[in-house]
Amino acid sequence: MNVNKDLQNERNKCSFNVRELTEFIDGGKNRTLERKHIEKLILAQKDELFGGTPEDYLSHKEKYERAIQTNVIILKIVQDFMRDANGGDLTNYRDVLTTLLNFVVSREGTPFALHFMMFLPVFLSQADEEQQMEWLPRAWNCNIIGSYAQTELGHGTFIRGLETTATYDAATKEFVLHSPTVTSYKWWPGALGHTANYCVVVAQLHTKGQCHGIHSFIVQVRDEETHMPLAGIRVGEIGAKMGLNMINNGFIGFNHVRIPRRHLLMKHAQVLEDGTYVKSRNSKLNYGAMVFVRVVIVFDSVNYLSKAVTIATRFAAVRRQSQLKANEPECQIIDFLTQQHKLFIGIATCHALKMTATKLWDTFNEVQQQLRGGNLERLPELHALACCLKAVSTADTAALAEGGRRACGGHGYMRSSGLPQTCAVLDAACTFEGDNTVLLLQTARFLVKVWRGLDTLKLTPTVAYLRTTLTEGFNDKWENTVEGIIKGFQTVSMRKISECVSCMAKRIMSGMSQEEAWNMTSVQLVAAAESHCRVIIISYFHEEFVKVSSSFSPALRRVMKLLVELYTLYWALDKLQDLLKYTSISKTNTEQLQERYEDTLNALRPDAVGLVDAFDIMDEILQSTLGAYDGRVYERLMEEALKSPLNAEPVNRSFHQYLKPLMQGKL
Ligand SMILES: CCCCCCCCCCCCCCCCCC(=O)SCCNC(=O)CCNC(=O)[C@H](O)C(C)(C)COP(=O)(O)OP(=O)(O)OC[C@H]1O[C@@H](n2cnc3c(N)ncnc32)[C@H](O)[C@@H]1OP(=O)(O)O
Ligand SMILES: Cc1cc2nc3c(=O)[nH]c(=O)nc-3n(C[C@H](O)[C@H](O)[C@H](O)COP(=O)(O)OP(=O)(O)OC[C@H]3O[C@@H](n4cnc5c(N)ncnc54)[C@H](O)[C@@H]3O)c2cc1C
Repeated sequence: MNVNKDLQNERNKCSFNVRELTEFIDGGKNRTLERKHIEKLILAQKDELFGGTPEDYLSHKEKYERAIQTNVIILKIVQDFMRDANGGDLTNYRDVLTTLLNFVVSREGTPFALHFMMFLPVFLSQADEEQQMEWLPRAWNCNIIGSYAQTELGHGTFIRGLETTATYDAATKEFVLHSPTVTSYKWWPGALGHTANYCVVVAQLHTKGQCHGIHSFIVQVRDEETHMPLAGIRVGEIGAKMGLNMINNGFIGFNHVRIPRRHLLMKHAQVLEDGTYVKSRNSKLNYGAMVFVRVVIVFDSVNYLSKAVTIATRFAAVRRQSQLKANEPECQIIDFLTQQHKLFIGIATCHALKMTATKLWDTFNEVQQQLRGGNLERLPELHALACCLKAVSTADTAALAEGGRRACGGHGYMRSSGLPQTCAVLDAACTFEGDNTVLLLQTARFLVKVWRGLDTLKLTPTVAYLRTTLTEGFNDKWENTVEGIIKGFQTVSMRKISECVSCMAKRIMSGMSQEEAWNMTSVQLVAAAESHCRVIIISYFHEEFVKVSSSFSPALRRVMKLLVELYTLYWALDKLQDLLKYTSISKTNTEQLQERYEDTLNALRPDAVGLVDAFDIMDEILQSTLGAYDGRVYERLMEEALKSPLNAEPVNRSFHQYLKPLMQGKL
């Protein structure tokens, strides 16, 4: 391979074994081999998958058709792996999902995303055994393709306000689905436009004249042979979006559509034949799939950020611009400290979030096991954790990917760089599966409850620090170590929660209702939830590093330790205002932190390309002129430009029709 000289030099001076890090990131040697095996199969179909007119020059309709064609190929390739791993519960299912998401070869998503990301998880978490046996095999094999229709034109966040109704008719043992208003039309469900033929619909359940709140129903949308919409159903696609144009988001409305009683997913709540409603042990169990998907999103946001930092870091090694010293050749832009500041935090964030997501995943599994035994004690903690980690991980990765895009100068604005599409996915993730502000407020709600019960409650592990930080002398003396900074963040979080509670109490004393006081305090509540989440991420990153690093070679241990330090220092400096307000940090401490941060950037500089190479994203998945492994940035930019349909002819017909008359004053 003809590799750019600067990029090759970077690889030559890398201080650690890149393959060792890749295997750690993948979760072991076998995982890496498995991934490579799938990649080989994908590459064997390279022409069909990646040939033809570039995605960007296709029409909306052609893009969709291409997405179906290529994703069917990918699905077939990954299917063997999926069959082995389909174990029948959510705990085994994450591997299937992350494998699939790793191989999304389109930069604008896949129309199968919702089938695997929501439709199947909802069945696993909400259908009873008999229903799972009936539906899951067909869904696994993609004999049916599903969507998840919760959001309506009028309501996304406030799901208790959904308007679609499902009214039980005991005479026929059926539910009647109806969309009473335009705002009750489902709007957004991925794959629903023209891909899915089945759909989980979330609707208000009515039986015996009473409404029992929202429940999930399986509904056939299109005929299995002709794919025509069924009677009473109005379905279509919602149109072009900022990005993710291939996930085929749709709308749907129901005109008194009848479905059998057993199409209500009955794991937690049931309607008996005579219409009697049997309540779930906890109504929030109906929201189980949302928790699962939020956990998956944390993992996937890391995937997308890994792509963005790989592109931006390789480009920064290839790109030469300006002089660091007079009379010297132009330097690689990666030598500018400001560039390192923009990029290296992205690399560190990938590792911090991946390790945190793995911990969150372990918590998810523990709680699922407890739920199966009827113990619901840790459900609120899991929900609070998943909410804040989804919110902070998507917000951080979106901001850092956008930072990486801008760090590529003008070339980062080219769609052929792959960066705008990556940023658009991460931007969407800040909204889907729960708007980030709303999710942080859910975490705040949990924290406030914990704070109010601090003296009596048995504290679950992720909030145990709230009590510790109150002990006398805790963090009285600031320490400029990673452990010291973590203690500082714990103090910040505890004080912010405490302030929120006092603030609300004061407002209630002055005559406000509980709800008004909550709303008036909500800016602070969001900030408190974010601070809590920073405690979780930084301490998990540090603890997990300490745990796993004994298995690393000394060279890898050194570079990973630098990443943990960089991550901690970056956030300490970013949140200096909080640390100065709530802890005993001094001006001298902050100056030392700044200096150490700059030294850490410098220490990581020689390994930056090795660190992104270790993500090991093959060029065909990365799809970037700026980020390809060989660093032939300029050649690739030119090659891609020449694929523009406008370049197929030297003179465009509009010249003769419009420009020439204008220029020659003949209009
Ligand atoms: C980054 C890359 C991403 C992937 C890319 C992949 C490749 C490309 C493909 C892209 C694919 C795109 C896929 C997109 C998928 C998106 C699908 C969706 O958006 S689907 C639509 C997603 N839509 C949304 O996410 C909607 C967001 N809205 C909501 O989740 C809810 O309405 C709510 C939580 C905000 C409020 O609910 P409400 O019923 O009004 O609740 P109240 O306020 O009255 O009470 C709160 C009480 O309930 C408790 N609790 C709540 N939830 C849970 C839970 N899950 N569990 C347990 N407990 C829970 C809570 O603790 C509290 O307890 P307490 O204090 O009372 O004891
Ligand atoms: C790409 C994409 C794919 C999607 N896929 C699906 C899908 O497959 N299936 C599906 O059902 N849905 C899907 N959605 C919908 C998504 O889940 C919703 O957009 C999301 O839950 C937010 O709801 P909303 O759009 O109604 O925003 P709103 O709830 O109207 O929010 C608008 C603003 O109001 C604020 N706000 C709302 N409530 C509160 C509150 N209580 N306190 C403070 N602020 C508040 C929010 O913070 C936000 O700033 C998708 C969305 C996108 C963008």
